[in-house]
Amino acid sequence: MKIKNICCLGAGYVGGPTMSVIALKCPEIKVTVVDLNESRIAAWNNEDLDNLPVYEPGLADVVQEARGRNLFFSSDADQAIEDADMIFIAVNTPTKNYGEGKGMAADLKFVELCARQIARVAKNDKIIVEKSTLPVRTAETLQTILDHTGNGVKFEVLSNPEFLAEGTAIEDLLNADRVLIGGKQTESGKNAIQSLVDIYAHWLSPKQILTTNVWSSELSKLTANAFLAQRISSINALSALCEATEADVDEVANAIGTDSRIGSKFLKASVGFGGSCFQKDILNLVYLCRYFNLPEVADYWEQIIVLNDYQKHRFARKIITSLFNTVSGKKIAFLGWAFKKDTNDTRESAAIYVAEYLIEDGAEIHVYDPKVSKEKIVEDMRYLWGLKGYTDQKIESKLSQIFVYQSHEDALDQSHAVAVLTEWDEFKMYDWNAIYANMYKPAFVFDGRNILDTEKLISIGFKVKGIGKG
Ligand SMILES: NC(=O)C1=CN([C@@H]2O[C@H](COP(=O)(O)OP(=O)(O)OC[C@H]3O[C@@H](n4cnc5c(N)ncnc54)[C@H](O)[C@@H]3O)[C@@H](O)[C@H]2O)C=CC1
Ligand SMILES: O=C(O)[C@H]1O[C@H](OP(=O)(O)OP(=O)(O)OC[C@H]2O[C@@H](n3ccc(=O)[nH]c3=O)[C@H](O)[C@@H]2O)[C@H](O)[C@@H](O)[C@@H]1O
Repeated sequence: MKIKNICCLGAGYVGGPTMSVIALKCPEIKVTVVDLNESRIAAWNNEDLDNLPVYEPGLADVVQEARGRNLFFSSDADQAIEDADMIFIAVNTPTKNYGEGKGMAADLKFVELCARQIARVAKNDKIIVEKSTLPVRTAETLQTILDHTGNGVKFEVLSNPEFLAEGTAIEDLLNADRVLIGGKQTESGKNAIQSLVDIYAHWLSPKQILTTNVWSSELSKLTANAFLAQRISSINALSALCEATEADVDEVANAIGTDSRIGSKFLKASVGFGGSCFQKDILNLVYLCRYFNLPEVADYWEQIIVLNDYQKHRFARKIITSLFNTVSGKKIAFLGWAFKKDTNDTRESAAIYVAEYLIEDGAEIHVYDPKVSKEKIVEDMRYLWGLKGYTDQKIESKLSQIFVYQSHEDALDQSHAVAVLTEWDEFKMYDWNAIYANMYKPAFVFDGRNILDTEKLISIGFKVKGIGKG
């Protein structure tokens, strides 16, 4: 089937950028992105391209070219579903925070709602594309709901997981290492796969487009994220050993990364990985392994999360012990709150957990992040403490220990220590002499990303502690 009209349910970090790029590259296809969240849709329609709901380098240019031409953001989901030949589901699939599988399984209620809405509205045959990250065999659930709730319409379900990373989404979409399309190995399944292949073939070469059966595609997404996160936890585990032995983790990473079998990417030791997906996808994988009665396999993958939690707490503990065993009443300046540079996304950011640990010990946290607002930081902490069951009063009292600034100078002024939580490039350019002059002495820098020039900082007078630096 030649696709003329696409609808995408979910205008978030994935739905927005992926559909913008499809619209850019396929001008003959009408692409409509819808969302339950009307203010998000309004923001995507914002005249001011600096205020799109997602910050990604290059995104504004893509939206500017395609929006209004063949790319539309709308709150009228029923109409967009009815008009579409192909519907992408790109809604959130967070870790379940209630009931069966709480804290481990993926919460598929948003995906299920999409399936029910599509089944209710559809009047002609449609291809449904899983773009959200889902547990293996979700396509079966979707097919069952669509076939039993719909009115005789035929649905073909494909899996097309997304591999973009935030901060480089547009580059990743335009020059994808690969796209993966899984479908049924029946004639209609193969036709549906071909329809989606034809879309990506507008800008990717045939060898960048992999096709598999549905289950391999679904499982490959969880596996890719598990392997990526595993590399970070592996190097972070060794960073602790480096600190005990005077080895330098960056030198070790470089030494092993030159082995072409190991490869050099994703070996940057850090305060711990964050982001909306690594943790939730690994927990989901662990849950699935337990569900299929594979406890040893589950335990193996779970260690990635155990180690990541250890790394975040280890960093916070190092701050406390270095500051003479207490940070009570001390001002700790945080450079960065986003989970990585070049994004305004803070989901599961290490900064949240480090802040919490230090606040427990009585610290004042003074934050500057170039792209994250005060409201977002407060919301992150409220959410965390809410999950812990803290009363509103207790949450308000803890929030009084957090301060957020529009400039790094204000955040750093009169602080006892600086902690680098995100690897924003601008942090390297600061006037560290001036910063030193305005801090309490001894002035500490805890570089959770190993991005600053340690020798220079030491020569200024700072006491510097990096990750995995003996
Ligand atoms: N953020 C990322 O970099 C990546 C995310 N993914 C996966 O993509 C999926 C989406 O992730 P994000 O875009 O980050 O989430 P998000 O939370 O930014 O966006 C999801 C959007 O879906 C909307 N939504 C929920 N239910 C809906 C419904 N029934 N109809 C219409 N809209 C609905 C929400 O209002 C929200 O705006 C997740 O499964 C995630 O694991 C995959 C690769 C990369
Ligand atoms: O499924 C997803 O959501 C996406 O998850 C990750 O992308 P993302 O989380 O956006 O960003 P990454 O670049 O992978 O970084 C994740 C975290 O690991 C940290 N990290 C990354 C690399 C590294 O060497 N060291 C390290 O600590 C980052 O700072 C960040 O906190 C994957 O890289 C994407 O392929 C995937 O599509």
